Amino acid sequence: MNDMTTLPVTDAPALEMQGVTFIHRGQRLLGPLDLHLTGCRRTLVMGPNGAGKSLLMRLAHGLLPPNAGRVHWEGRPPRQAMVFQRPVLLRRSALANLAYALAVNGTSRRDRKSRAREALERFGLAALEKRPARVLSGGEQQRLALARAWLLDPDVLFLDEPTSALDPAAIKAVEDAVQEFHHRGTRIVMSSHDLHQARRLADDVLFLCRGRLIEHTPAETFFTAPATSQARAFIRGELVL
Ligand SMILES: Nc1ncnc2c1ncn2[C@@H]1O[C@H](COP(=O)(O)OP(=O)(O)OP(=O)(O)O)[C@@H](O)[C@H]1O
Repeated sequence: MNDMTTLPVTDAPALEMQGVTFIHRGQRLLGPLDLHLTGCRRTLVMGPNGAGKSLLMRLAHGLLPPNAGRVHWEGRPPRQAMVFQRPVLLRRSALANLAYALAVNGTSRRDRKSRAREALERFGLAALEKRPARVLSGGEQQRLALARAWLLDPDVLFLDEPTSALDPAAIKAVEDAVQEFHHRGTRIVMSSHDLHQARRLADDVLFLCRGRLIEHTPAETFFTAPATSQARAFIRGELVL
């Protein structure tokens, strides 16, 4: 677990969710949910399958509109990026994927390739710059997605189960990248099923069950003294319905 006193100083905008509810075909899948995230923390979103972790992050990131309630960023609008379990990459080379993201972001044509190459280097992908992104291995694709997010210098990075399909070495590469983002001052909001990973990374934990946010506590409290029977069962590795 991480020392809360060593968090980087940041002016990243705080996220406020009030009464956020997502309904599909008459069924309430998430909420109503209130949440306030401040500071440059690593927040791990945990809970059983179907609890609403992805929905929560997609709503917070603005990919889905809520049916009720509001998602509000205090202060200036944040720069945001999101990394998914299966990276969404263009049918182009690794380098071209990054250059395209920079073009969309308004980077001048002159600077795109050099900046893209720096990011490939940082994420250990320099030798693969010409390779079509879609034939890269799962771990390489995830690093490419992280390199693309890195170029956007986000205030907030959402990661939706980014390591669930990866082997231990690739998981470590993703976790190292998460720490680098954090040290640069990016707020992390990441879902994971992996309790060991959460213990390694989390400053605080959001625990969801059946579309409800039932705990939001510092990681230490979550792992040593969870408040709910569902979280206690989840930590013990029991089936939580
Ligand atoms: N865009 C959508 N439209 C309709 N239903 C959705 C949508 N996204 C998710 N759901 C449903 O909402 C519920 C919560 O899904 P979600 O993907 O958020 O769960 P999760 O906690 O991330 O689960 P897992 O750990 O299995 O990935 C599920 O029943 C899912 O089928």
